[in-house]
Amino acid sequence: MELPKYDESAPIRPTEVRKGTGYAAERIDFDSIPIVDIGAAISGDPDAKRKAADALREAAVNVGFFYIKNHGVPDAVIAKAQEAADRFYALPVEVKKQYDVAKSKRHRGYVPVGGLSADPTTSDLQEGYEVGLEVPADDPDYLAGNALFAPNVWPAEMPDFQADIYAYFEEMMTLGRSMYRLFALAVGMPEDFFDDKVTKPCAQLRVMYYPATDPKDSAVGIGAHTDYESFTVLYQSESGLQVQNRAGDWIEAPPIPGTFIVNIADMMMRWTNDLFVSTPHRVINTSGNKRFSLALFFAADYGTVVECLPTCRDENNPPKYPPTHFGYWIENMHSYSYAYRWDERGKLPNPELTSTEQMDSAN
Ligand SMILES: O=C(O)CCC(=O)C(=O)O
Ligand SMILES: [Fe+2]
Repeated sequence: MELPKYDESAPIRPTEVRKGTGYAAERIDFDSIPIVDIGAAISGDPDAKRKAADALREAAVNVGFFYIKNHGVPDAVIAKAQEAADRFYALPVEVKKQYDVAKSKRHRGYVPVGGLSADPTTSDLQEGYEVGLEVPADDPDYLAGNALFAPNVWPAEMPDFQADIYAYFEEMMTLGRSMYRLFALAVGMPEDFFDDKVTKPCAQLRVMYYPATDPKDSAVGIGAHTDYESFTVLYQSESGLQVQNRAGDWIEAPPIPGTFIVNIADMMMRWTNDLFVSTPHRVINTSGNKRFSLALFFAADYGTVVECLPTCRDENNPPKYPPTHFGYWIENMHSYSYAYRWDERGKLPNPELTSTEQMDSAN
């Protein structure tokens, strides 16, 4: 398959990823990546919550990513979402392109091969479908032109796609709210610290398809990047995910039945002042099979100001980052990664800057 060329003149996206050389990744024992049991914690047992929060903290600090088990999302919901993805991606590309994000310029719908360059130096050999919180046609953020809030775009050819994918989205939102509570406990904040920051989150589900390729080709499914939100919960049908651990080594993170994999993203890194680091990762589909993944990027409300938590700073460890706005951060990163927004690179107004600073940074 011919891949589109990346526009070399465009500025590179702001998050640095330590790349190393080649696409080799170490295959380590399963138990080197922690598996955190969150079952009793999400059903409300306080001791279990503390234990899970401690395990989460240890994994996030020492490894940078972890699996979760007993997450409460029924296997049937996951299977139906994967089957829906399989049917959708089998449609002819002209049909899929009717739902292209580039048409609405809102972050909803189909992203063809070439529509995403997570690492600007590579083109990603994958297709995606973007789904968010369902909002009505008179939603004020939608009417105001906000790219992250719009009624979802659903393929008319496949009525089941909407039901099966949105059922997964809703299950994951429930899980995400529980995970936020564990993250709050893990960093010594009150358990409900994030509750009022996820009332209308700009969370995003990306349903992905990677075609089967010859494993020897090492085709880049998604280039090295970090995620922009708070944390990501990922289901993958096949191996291929490689994650960079805190030591800087690329590690294979294969699917383990009954689990999701969780990685820390940019906003959690800022909240925690690098106690948890946004985990670089990439996909090389070496499975020899077509590969599906469902990534739920847990965000917070659009206007949430993200600044160093009081439990993550002291006189010897001052805040490393200025405050930033959640929605701005995501949109700015999208403008570096998604072809349909490339013309906005570096031009989106940063709410943290005064109008004079905005003008200076645009010049
Ligand atoms: O497909 C995967 O396993 C990961 C995808 C990913 O990292 C992303 O979409 O941000
Ligand atoms: Fe990612």
